[in-house]
Amino acid sequence: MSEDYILKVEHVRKTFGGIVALDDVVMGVRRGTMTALIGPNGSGKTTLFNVIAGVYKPDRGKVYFDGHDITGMPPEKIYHLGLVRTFQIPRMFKGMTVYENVLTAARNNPGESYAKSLIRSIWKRAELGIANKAVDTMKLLKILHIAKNLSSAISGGQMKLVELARGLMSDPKMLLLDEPAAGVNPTLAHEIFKFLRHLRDERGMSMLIIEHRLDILFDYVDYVYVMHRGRIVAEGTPEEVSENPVVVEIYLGEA
Ligand SMILES: Nc1ncnc2c1ncn2[C@@H]1O[C@H](COP(=O)(O)OP(=O)(O)OP(=O)(O)O)[C@@H](O)[C@H]1O
Repeated sequence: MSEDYILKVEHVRKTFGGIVALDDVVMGVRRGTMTALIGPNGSGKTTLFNVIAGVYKPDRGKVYFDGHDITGMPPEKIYHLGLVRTFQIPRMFKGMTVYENVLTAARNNPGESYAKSLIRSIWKRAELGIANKAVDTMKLLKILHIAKNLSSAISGGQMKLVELARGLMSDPKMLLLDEPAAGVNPTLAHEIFKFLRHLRDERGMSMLIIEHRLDILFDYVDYVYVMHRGRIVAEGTPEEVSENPVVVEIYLGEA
């Protein structure tokens, strides 16, 4: 594997009964880039995220992250290697404040029980100075003013920012972002993408981003993979992909 790539997916196949969700998928993410994964509904994007994050074992093929073969590795191990995923619908403890939610994310084990994470996170981690880090992260994402609000009482856009803050608390090397701009207004969507660009430029963070809002996405990403019916059918810069007749055909077919 080339050192240039932090993530490599090689000839991955994943089926569910008779459905071929991923068919010989080959793709990669170069270090320090924002790379997009687009495609119509049902094309296989979420399944590919699940294979990369260790939720599904592929029937065939390999996944490499930062020099490790992570094929079939449990999600918490992949997380600890520095590959962190955020979800389209943010996952957080509804009965806790924004601050507590960000605090509990630090080096959190995705397989950890609710009670265990509460005890370990709120008491021990606050002592270890992680509280400062949570505050800095909330400042960076401009959500410090809602730190004391219950996470159930904030807007959908704010939830997206809290989800991102939680993702950053473990100092990941790479983020898998599932529709970071879904359901938020265009101004905030641009702010979220500007923030992601800042992470790339200032921290060298690598990202793979699923996003349906191509008008916004294409202003920010370096490279794009297009999926259709479980296969990568096109790739290139946003300009190349938008002019690719195969891609135009796929999206027109969806219209
Ligand atoms: N757990 C599952 N069991 C059976 N079929 C599944 C499962 N997960 C995904 N599929 C099927 O695999 C195919 C790819 O689905 P996937 O959710 O990966 O697409 P997607 O590109 O993420 O779609 P969307 O943009 O709507 O989220 C679809 O035909 C879907 O019905």
